Amino acid sequence: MSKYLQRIFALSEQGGKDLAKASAACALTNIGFILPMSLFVLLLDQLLSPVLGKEGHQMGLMGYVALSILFLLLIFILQYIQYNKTFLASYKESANMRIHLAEKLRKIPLSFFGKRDLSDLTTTIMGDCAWMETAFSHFIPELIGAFVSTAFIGLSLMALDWKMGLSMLWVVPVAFLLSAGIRPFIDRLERKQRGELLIASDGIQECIENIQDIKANNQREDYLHGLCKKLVVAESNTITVEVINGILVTSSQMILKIGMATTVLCGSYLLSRQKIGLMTFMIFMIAATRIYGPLIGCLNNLSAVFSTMLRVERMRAIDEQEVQTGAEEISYDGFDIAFDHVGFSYNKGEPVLKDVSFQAAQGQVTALVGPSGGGKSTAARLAARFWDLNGGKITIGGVDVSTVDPESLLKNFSVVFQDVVLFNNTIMENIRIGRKDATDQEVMEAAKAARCDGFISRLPKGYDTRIGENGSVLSGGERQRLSIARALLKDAPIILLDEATASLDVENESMVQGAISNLVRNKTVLIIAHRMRTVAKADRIIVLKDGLVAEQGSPKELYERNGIYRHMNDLQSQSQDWTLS
Ligand SMILES: Nc1ncnc2c1ncn2[C@@H]1O[C@H](COP(=O)(O)OP(=O)(O)OP(=O)(O)O)[C@@H](O)[C@H]1O
Repeated sequence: MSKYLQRIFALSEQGGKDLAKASAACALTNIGFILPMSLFVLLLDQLLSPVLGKEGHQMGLMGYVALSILFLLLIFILQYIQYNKTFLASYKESANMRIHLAEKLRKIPLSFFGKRDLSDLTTTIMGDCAWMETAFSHFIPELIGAFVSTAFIGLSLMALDWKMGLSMLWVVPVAFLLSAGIRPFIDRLERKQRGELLIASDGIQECIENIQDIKANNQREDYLHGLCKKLVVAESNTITVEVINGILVTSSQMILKIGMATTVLCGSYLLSRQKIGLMTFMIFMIAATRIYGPLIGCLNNLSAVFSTMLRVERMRAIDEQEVQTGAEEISYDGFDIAFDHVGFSYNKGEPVLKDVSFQAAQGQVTALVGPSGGGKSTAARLAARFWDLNGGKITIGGVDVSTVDPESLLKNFSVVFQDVVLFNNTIMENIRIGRKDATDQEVMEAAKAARCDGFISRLPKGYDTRIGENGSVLSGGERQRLSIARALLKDAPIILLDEATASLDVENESMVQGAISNLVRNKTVLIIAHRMRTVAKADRIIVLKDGLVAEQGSPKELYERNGIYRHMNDLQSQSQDWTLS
């Protein structure tokens, strides 16, 4: 049973066992609730025996009191076990699930994130895991518990009188079959609803992120109109799902209630024909008032358990993704990077790099240049195994990067991208991300080398100033210099600079160029820059165009060759003279 639960609800081994125990505890608690009823039947039997002219048992008041206390105690213990087995275990399991998914996401290639909607992923990790918590603590054990206890009580009643049992329980399979039969239709609706909700939440996020551009382009009315439409579609889908679910559950509940009527009818008939005794009739009447309540709850839970299956499917889709694995302890023979006939595409059939071969030697600056969309950033990121290749190989110090664990590989890289990512934390901690065990003094030295100390000293709390979401209180240049400070602190043997000085003004750029000169000394440096003067002093230039190496050599060689590099240089020299006329 625990293995089955583990498999269908994608639980851990312990989670499967805990859920089985929780379900058993629920079943026992439900059966426990029958005990007061049996006491009532005993009392009834005692009171009615003189009327019915039969010898009944004779239990004194103290006997009833003692039994009541015993039953109460028993119910309390059962409930305590159920609570322990459901709530505590479910919190542990959902925490483990979140950690497991987060661990998985760490190891999944970045290509996965390109294909998946980020709101969808967040909803899966936060929303679906939270739902699983409730499913694990309520819906699933309560449903299984109710099934088991109803089956137990039903069989006992059948044993007492099968005709009466049948008249009472025939409605149960009908109601549940109706719920299960219509489910595929509701599943389809729920999937659609989820899609529409994601579109709406993406729209809201996009609106908040781009509010400045929307206002600047006078698009407020149009944009809000579009967003409103998405919200209306999402709302109407949600209402449809709720209404259909409501109709289904209510009809099933009504069917269950018919069972009450058939029990009374059948019981009265059999009693009038003296086929059953008054006590049996009474027992079934009492049972009929008790048995349908938990079953109605069960139907609600059944619907929730079906929704749980959709969520499990989504979590499984993450869990089943192939992860990037590799050796963690590697000894590199230096840190030369070699691209050997590398082919790569983000989307099948649309190659971004076709057949790229070049070397970036340790101690040298290798610049990737070329027209926009030529594959420069892609090539630089492939060296750090952000994605796996479709063909060829990339080696670092002779080691094929596809054989190295990505996290272990990244320890050798200091990366400065144009899109700097900063956290809503202090300046000190944002720089310390480069090397977690760095002292405050080391962080400050790195900041100084990256020319950050000037603007940091002007902030109200200096290094202890919180910089807002993604460094919202800083300018583009300041953010960029912070990320260079991070890279300096990390002091890794390979440096990737992707448009690292793009958002700096001329004064800042020359300051940061000085910092970068410190950073790159004796390292393997891959630099991507659009400004030709940034790469003029590079040791080697690789010109990437349409996913191929169009030219490579020293800046001087390429300039003399009079090809793409020369052309780009000349164009930029001309554009420097460009003014608003
Ligand atoms: N995550 C991604 N998913 C799908 N396609 C992508 C992705 N990133 C880049 N591309 C596509 O790959 C191609 C190469 O992009 P890349 O950013 O590597 O070029 P680039 O030479 O660095 O361009 P730029 O100089 O404009 O930054 C482009 O056509 C781009 O649209």
